[in-house]
Amino acid sequence: MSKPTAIPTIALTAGEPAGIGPDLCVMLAQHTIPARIVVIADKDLLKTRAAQLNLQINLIDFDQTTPVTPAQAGTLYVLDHTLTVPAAPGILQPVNSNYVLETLRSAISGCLTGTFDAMVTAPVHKGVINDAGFPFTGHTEYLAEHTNTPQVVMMLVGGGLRVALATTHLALNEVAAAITHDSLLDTLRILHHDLQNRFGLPHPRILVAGLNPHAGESGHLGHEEIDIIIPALNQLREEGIDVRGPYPADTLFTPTYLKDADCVFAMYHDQGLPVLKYASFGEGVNVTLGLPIIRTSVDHGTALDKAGTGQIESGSLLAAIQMAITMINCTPD
Ligand SMILES: NC(=O)c1ccc[n+]([C@@H]2O[C@H](COP(=O)([O-])OP(=O)(O)OC[C@H]3O[C@@H](n4cnc5c(N)ncnc54)[C@H](O)[C@@H]3O)[C@@H](O)[C@H]2O)c1
Ligand SMILES: N[C@H](C(=O)O)[C@H](O)COP(=O)(O)O
Repeated sequence: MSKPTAIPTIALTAGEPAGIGPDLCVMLAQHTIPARIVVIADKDLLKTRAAQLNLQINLIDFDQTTPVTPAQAGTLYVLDHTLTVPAAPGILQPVNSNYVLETLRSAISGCLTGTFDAMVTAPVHKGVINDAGFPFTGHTEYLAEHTNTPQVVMMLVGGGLRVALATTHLALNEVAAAITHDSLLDTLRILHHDLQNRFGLPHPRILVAGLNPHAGESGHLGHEEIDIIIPALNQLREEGIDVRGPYPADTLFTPTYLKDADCVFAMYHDQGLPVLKYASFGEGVNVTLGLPIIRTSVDHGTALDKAGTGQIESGSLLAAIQMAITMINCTPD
């Protein structure tokens, strides 16, 4: 179901200040977007990065009491948060990690209170946040924690594919133990619900990958399919959810299977995402499902080697913003 909408207001967090997030934000200002984009970042950082990239930019302090109008090309609304120390492209500084997390909390809070209709995130650097002493595995888990959401699902969209994951940022040696009957019920119910309610698919068809090579080869190459995945899928089918499989992951991403599906559900990060990124890196979108708010993100990281150079692509950010707008319009009131 889609609804006619006023101009949405979308928070855009600029991410790691030494990475390409600030560059992407000022590059975005060169486009006219059918939404009011509010960049949450250090205003001086944006000015400095725009100057480094030789881009003209007019930064307007965000005031939620003013009428909603999209920013004109060349302008950006900004919700200013101050860096701890000035940032230089490519140089990670752990002392700025609290600033990065503050920008996320500001966006989350604005979404929860209705100031923002959605949030879009530019990339953060997980390592430096941990180096600063903040346990952090990703936006996905941080958003779950800070919205009190017990279970979320990471889904990436690109190259004609949707790939959702049973587990998120988890060390490989912890994956098998994390895939339980209940976790599969929870994640697949969220996926089904959000494909219906955030993407407007009335009858989502979900292809499920096995965990083991050749989906366990009838128990000769692992037992998780027989013991856990098949019983969970049977229960979900009884609930009316169209889950198919488990299929061997190596042949699942072929036209034979994909032509009749809306989404692939992979068991872990590097089972599903390399395929999608091969098909669409730099144009894809990362979405967090199951949250009480709408959140999309780029499909790439901080690209420290390219910050401040002007040698970057902004297609994934544009796609993430477009997808957030589509999701706002698809979500029932
Ligand atoms: N949404 C996010 O916050 C997000 C997503 C992925 C990775 N990360 C984090 O980013 C950090 C760096 O990760 P990585 O090195 O594995 O991946 P990366 O995406 O930063 O870089 C991989 C390669 O792609 C290039 N690249 C990335 N984005 C580009 C763009 N927009 N235009 C042109 N070239 C681009 C980089 O220069 C590099 O050569 C890690 O801490 C990782 O966890 C964050
Ligand atoms: N897993 C994501 C990817 O490969 O693109 C990335 O690490 C970002 O994840 P978060 O959105 O949780 O930060």
